[in-house]
Amino acid sequence: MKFMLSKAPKTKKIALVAHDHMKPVLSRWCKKHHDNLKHQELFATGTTANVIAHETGLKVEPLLSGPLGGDQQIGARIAQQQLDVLIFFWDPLESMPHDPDVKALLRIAAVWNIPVACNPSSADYLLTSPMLTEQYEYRVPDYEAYQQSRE
Ligand SMILES: O=C(CO)COP(=O)(O)O
Repeated sequence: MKFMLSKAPKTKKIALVAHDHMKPVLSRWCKKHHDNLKHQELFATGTTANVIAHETGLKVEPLLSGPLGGDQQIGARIAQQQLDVLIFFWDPLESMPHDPDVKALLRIAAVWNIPVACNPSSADYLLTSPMLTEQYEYRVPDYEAYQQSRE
């Protein structure tokens, strides 16, 4: 696989996702970082978006609910380089009927090399990084070279 450099803008597009038992945790985390998050563009799976918007007043664009395809929508946006950061508080103590979608989302975030935080501590580190508010250059798969190599 060949790679190339891509640039994440100064204002980041951040996806927020939480499984049901983790929604209160994500909501608390969003309140803690409200002043920072209000300057970013926020997206979330359906129920997570409703909870965050209602409990924090932050503007969040809702996608579909996770089990109905929301994780896949977020994955598609990551693959199209339309999202810069993934905050995904998945529940390590519950099994999910849409576990394949959860795995696929984490996999595609790794493929496209975007920062991922899966718990509040790592999300604290990520959101307070100076890189969050700077343009950030990072390595992504070179899709054109990949296509040419398959002709
Ligand atoms: O299930 C989810 C992520 O896998 C989250 O979906 P909701 O935000 O719709 O609950």
